[in-house]
Amino acid sequence: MSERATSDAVVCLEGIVTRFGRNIVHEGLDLTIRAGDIVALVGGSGSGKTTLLRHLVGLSRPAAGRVEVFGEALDAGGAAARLARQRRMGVLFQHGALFSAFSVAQNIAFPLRELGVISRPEIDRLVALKLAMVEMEPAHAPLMPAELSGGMVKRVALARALALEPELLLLDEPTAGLDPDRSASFIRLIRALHRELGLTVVLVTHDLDTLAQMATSVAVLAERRIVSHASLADTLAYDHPFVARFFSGLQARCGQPRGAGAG
Ligand SMILES: Nc1ncnc2c1ncn2[C@@H]1O[C@H](COP(=O)(O)OP(=O)(O)OP(=O)(O)O)[C@@H](O)[C@H]1O
Repeated sequence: MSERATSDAVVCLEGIVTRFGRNIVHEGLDLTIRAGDIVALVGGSGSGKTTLLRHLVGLSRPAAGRVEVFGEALDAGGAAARLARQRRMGVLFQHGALFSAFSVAQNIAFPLRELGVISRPEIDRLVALKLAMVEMEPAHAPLMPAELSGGMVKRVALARALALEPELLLLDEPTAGLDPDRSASFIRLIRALHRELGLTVVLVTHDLDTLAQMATSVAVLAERRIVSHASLADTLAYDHPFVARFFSGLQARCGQPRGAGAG
């Protein structure tokens, strides 16, 4: 499925090519994400989902193609313009969640301190606000990451990703490693934040429950490109070997017939 940029596109990827040596990961990949969407990006292991998120935040660059966020090329303008764009995005990567030598409060304060313009009392106030936003107690603020449970680490990392009030939130396997209860409460939290803050979310997940409960659309990365970007119902009906494998559990639960093309 090929998509065209529209005025409300928060992300627009066109003709992305990514290579690591001889390994061609993306080849002519297109994807448009509109404001307020929660897009689940799914694909096989090593298909290039994390790399795509890294392209979006400017941590890596494709060999060819155009990466546009908020209607501008990612590398447009000078350093100040690039930084301003980056600050409109929050990212929660699967690994490397928190700085281990920093307390919870210091981790959340980090992006605020980096701005260099916010006073200490204001930073303290914002840290308390973000902690409450992710449903953690003020008493957690002085704890070190090693003292936290897996679910709490994710919450603090989310609070840090939300510190600068981003419009675009990128989540790489946010519920991986959480038990079902913690996973369900994390999903509720993201959905509430999405409702309250009007965020656009790109979510990489292998977890069908997370996907079914959160995503407004599903983008399927296979054969080095996005082969389908559609609602979950249309994705389930899309006749593709990866889709059949990945969604077999859901199809069985929903009794969904396959065969009609979605992309
Ligand atoms: N810095 C790098 N140097 C060399 N190869 C890389 C680098 N980063 C990623 N790759 C390769 O690019 C491919 C895509 O990796 P990526 O981590 O984006 O996949 P993924 O879809 O997120 O995988 P998973 O679902 O297993 O996390 C893999 O073959 C990986 O080995």
